[in-house]
Amino acid sequence: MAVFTEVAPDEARALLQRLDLGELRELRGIQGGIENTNYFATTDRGEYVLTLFERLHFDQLPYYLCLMQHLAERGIPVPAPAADPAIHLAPMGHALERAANAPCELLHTVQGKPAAVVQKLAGHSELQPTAAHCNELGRLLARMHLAARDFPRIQPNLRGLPWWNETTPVVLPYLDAPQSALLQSELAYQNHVAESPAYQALPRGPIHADLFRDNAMFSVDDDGNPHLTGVFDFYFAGTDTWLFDLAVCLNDWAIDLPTGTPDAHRTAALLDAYCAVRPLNPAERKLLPAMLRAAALRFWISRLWDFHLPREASMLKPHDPTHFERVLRQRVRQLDDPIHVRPPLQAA
Ligand SMILES: Nc1ncnc2c1ncn2[C@@H]1O[C@H](COP(=O)(O)OP(=O)(O)O)[C@@H](O)[C@H]1O
Ligand SMILES: N[C@@H](CCOP(=O)(O)O)C(=O)O
Repeated sequence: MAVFTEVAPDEARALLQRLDLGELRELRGIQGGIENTNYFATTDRGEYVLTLFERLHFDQLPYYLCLMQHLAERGIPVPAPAADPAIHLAPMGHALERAANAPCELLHTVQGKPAAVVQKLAGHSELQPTAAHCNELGRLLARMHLAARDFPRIQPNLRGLPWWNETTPVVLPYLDAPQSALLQSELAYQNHVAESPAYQALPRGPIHADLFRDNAMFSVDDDGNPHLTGVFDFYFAGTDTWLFDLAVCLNDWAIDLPTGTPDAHRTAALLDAYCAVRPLNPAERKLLPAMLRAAALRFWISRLWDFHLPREASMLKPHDPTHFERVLRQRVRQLDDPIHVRPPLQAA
């Protein structure tokens, strides 16, 4: 379960009233998730998600919450965080005052921990996506990248290369010889790629960085077609390359989970949909195989870390690290035979 910190109904009620979200009717701990404490809160006005952040600090959170607000204001279907009307900030026009680590009316305190209340999205996660789901996701991902271009805050991807370099020595003692060799050689390769001028010139901006199939919701229209109702869980977001974000998605949405093998049909659907909104430039097309490796490495390391060094209070079943070891091995093999990246379609 993912309730690390119990929240009493009275405390949730007081917060929801302060945020002008109505009178609490029901508060229910959410079972899913591995990072934070999450509750569904139903009021007489609507349905919300109350999150208490268990790892992130107060000063890191304005980036995520303001990014969600920024995207929601631009019509991207993400849960809008609720603001505290008692906190008065400079008007939006005062960009400098809203930039960097300015105070955030979207960030609250519950049980001494940073907390947020966001809209509950309609729909359900699709854990066995088809090409039609990948098509929806690819289009939304590209729209999201473009919509975040003028987001003024900057915060690095906290699970980026420096974290991989820091965490690899911590997990290495738990690996056998072939795993250690793979992890170390891949890390060396990614450090090498990161130094290349081609990598440094890649377009970048705010990215979600963890947009797995369990972080998106779908409904089904009258003709049976899936419709993406929104994406959530922005708490690994950061400023990084758009290509890395695309690679994270391809490594989850377009992978056969039992074997870790890429699915050509879903890969093409996601890539074509992304490129129809934002075509990849030549450097991105060249570096996609390397970023697919980077994205597999990132989640192999984080899953190893969660698996071998679990948090004390956690009652969670950590994700299987060997899955991303398999994905990485497949992606390394593919570098000699890069996946076919279709020519960009006309921008929509
Ligand atoms: N805005 C939202 N709308 C609907 N459901 C949500 C929303 N946020 C979280 N959830 C539900 O809560 C679960 C756990 O959320 P998640 O953000 O993945 O937790 P964690 O950050 O702990 O990994 C999700 O799988 C989803 O079912
Ligand atoms: N998507 C990551 C885990 C991150 O957890 P989430 O529940 O916040 O998405 C993985 O699969 O390793």
